[in-house]
Amino acid sequence: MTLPVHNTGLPGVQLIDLRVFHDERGYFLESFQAQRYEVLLGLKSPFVQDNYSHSKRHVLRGLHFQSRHPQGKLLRVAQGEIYDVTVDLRTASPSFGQWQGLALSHARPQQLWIPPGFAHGFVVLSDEASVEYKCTDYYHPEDEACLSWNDPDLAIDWPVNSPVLSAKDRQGLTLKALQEAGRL
Ligand SMILES: Cc1cn([C@H]2C[C@H](O)[C@@H](COP(=O)(O)OP(=O)(O)O[C@H]3O[C@H](C)C(=O)[C@H](O)[C@H]3O)O2)c(=O)[nH]c1=O
Repeated sequence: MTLPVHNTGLPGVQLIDLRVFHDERGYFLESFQAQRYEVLLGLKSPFVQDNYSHSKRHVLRGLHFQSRHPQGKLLRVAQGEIYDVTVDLRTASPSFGQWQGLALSHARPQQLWIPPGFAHGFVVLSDEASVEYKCTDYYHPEDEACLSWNDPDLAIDWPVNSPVLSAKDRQGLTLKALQEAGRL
């Protein structure tokens, strides 16, 4: 059984509609199935790590990426609603330096496929939000970098003006600074 897949505003970033089985108890869905996703995403045994984060309203996590070990991410909002942002950092891409934001909610069972080569982050719009995502490479903290959420050149139109940020995310670098530092 295949699933409806939709292109988004950035090449390669895709939304996948999940099949939900509702009954009087609630609902069930398959959040991953290796053979199906191998066909959907054209990737052979792609995922090596599962992540899960829980955040309060207006928490903003990001924008993160790994330079030498870029991670593809298959993301689902298990609880709540987020505004999810991806930035194309693939230097050969025609959409390099472009960003897009998508409202994702557990009420619309979808997954977002983010290929390797993007910075990723989200801000929480509900009281709380739980986000789970599969990664195509391992976490390499020494290789991780933070693109500033409020880079004036990107001018990302976040729906939250004063987000709650980690110390690391308050010190994110602009795209220009990351390029000058050879991180892209
Ligand atoms: C990402 C990661 C973190 N950690 C540890 C390191 C810290 O002690 C703690 C919190 O890490 P961090 O503040 O980087 O967590 P997030 O801000 O949610 O980071 C994520 O934010 C955006 C949304 C992403 O897309 C990335 O996957 C990821 O960078 O978990 C691990 O042990 N393994 C990991 O893979």
